[in-house]
Amino acid sequence: MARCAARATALVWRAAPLHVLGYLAITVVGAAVPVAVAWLTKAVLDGVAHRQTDALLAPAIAIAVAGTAAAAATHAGNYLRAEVDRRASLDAKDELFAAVSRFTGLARFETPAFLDRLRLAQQSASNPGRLVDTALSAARSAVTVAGFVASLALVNATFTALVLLSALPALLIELRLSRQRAAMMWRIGPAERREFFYARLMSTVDAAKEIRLFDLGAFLRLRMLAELRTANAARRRMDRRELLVQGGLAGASAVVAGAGLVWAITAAGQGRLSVGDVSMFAAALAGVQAALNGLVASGVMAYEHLLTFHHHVEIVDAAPEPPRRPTSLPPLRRGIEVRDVWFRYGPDHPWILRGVDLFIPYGETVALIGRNGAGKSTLVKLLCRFYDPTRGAILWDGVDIRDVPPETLRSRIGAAFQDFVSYELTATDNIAVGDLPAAADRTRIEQAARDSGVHDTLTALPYGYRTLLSRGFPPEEEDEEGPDSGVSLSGGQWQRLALARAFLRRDRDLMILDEPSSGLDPEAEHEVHRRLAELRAGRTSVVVSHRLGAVRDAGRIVVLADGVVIETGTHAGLLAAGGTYARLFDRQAAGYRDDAEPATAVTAEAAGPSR
Ligand SMILES: Nc1ncnc2c1ncn2[C@@H]1O[C@H](COP(=O)(O)OP(=O)(O)OP(=O)(O)O)[C@@H](O)[C@H]1O
Repeated sequence: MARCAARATALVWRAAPLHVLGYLAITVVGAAVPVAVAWLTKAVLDGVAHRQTDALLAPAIAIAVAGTAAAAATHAGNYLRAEVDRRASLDAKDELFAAVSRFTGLARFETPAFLDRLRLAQQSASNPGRLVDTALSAARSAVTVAGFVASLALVNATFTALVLLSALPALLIELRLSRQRAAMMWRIGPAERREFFYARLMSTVDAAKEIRLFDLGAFLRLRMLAELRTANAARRRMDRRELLVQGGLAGASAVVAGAGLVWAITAAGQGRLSVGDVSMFAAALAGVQAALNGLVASGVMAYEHLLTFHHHVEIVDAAPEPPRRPTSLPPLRRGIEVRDVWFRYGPDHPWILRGVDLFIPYGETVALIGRNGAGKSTLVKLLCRFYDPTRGAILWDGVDIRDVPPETLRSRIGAAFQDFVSYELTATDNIAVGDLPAAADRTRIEQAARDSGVHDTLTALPYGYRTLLSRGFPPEEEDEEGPDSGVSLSGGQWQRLALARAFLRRDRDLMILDEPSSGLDPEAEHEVHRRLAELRAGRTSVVVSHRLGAVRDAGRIVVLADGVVIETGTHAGLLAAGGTYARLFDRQAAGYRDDAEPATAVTAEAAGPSR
């Protein structure tokens, strides 16, 4: 907690030092005003009681000034608090998402506990200024308590001690409640994320077709509400517990206050206290109790914020530091060796690769083929170091890629993935993200678009390359005549755009294309592969494809099945061998022939063992 408090304070201080100082000054003024007003009121009342009319004007004016200052301070304080919150939130989000981007692999994003933590950290990053706010509220209450305690003690010391002592159990009980609340928030994390998932499904265009066609609206809504009810039930239990405990505490402090007032009025009746003393006592008693309650509430809230902020700190600290001097990886010269690689996604997951041995020679195109789930994309992910092999190694010219910083390795790779991202950005940005420095070089972007065959499509868009590729946002161009949202591309056009991203990196040592042409029409597919062969001639590429005609010219074709390489060779060699590749190829070729009968009969067994 101390570490989190220090980190939060440092973050807020860095974000807005002047605003924090201003807020602090206003807080101190705001805290002193009620005490000053109580003393001034006592002076006025005593003056009235003793008919000293000359002495009334000054305290009366002082009360008015103090009231005005307090009112102005409240508004200035609100503004400063909001500004501190905005600035600190900006820095906190920057720190959090910079850390999230530094995680090199994908495994964390597939770990529910990490996703729960990330959600809470995001919540905390939205209002880190609240920590300072609650800490300052606590300080303000402390100043008020100190002022009133001194005043109260002058009238009755025993009673003052009693009031103070009664606040201690309240503090301890409230702290315990906040720990329970934080634990409850952690427990309902998965339910809240699922609720968000259903809500998002129902409100984004991606799922809108299926939801309407399959009439899933009610199904998803009920599931979302069920998750919300689960989370609400946990919150309700917590609220009820707090209601009982806080109700009890409020009752106890009301009894103490009532007893104090009875004593003060009796003492005044017996002439032991003046009218001013009674007023002072009543104000001090109410002030001490209110300020003590405020102190406890702010302390507890700060504690609660710290419990949430601790998720932010955990994530930021777990992210690896960016390398000071990135190690260089020599350009590929001999090739990449996948040596006896075993891989599973987790200790309780099945083996996906069970001893893959494979050599990707420098300057050659290697095609990976195999049935769905054979592990082709998994192998590609290992080549990019999104995961590390569970056993075995991948060697880049003999260097284990685990010994190279992932960003260095990845800077040598170009890739288009099967599940590429359709960014809701302009066409230019959608291509430029493939090699961000290229964003400034329009010629390179256009060349990449020409290479992937999407240039004509993009120039025909309402704003050409500057057109926003999303129907969900207004266009970035200000044109009253133009469309009121961005535009949408077809599946194949998006795929060409993803390929253009990869083509931007056409000079890299290794190009990985996972199903690069699955959505392309036959002519486009032929053209893309021809262009690829031209651009990557003499360079190393790995292509994954189910369209065997598209990879028949690869220098080496590798068939994966059941987690191992079962065949390797050229198209002609593998056809002559009459194995799995020959059967799969025949099956596909038969689909294009009139007789529709494969030259070699394919059985389920021949197509590869089922997983
Ligand atoms: N992130 C993941 N976590 C756990 N299991 C995974 C993950 N990704 C893939 N798998 C599993 O690994 C196996 C291999 O998947 P992979 O995507 O590598 O197959 P593939 O050969 O590329 O298949 P396809 O031809 O269908 O694209 C599948 O059984 C899949 O369920």
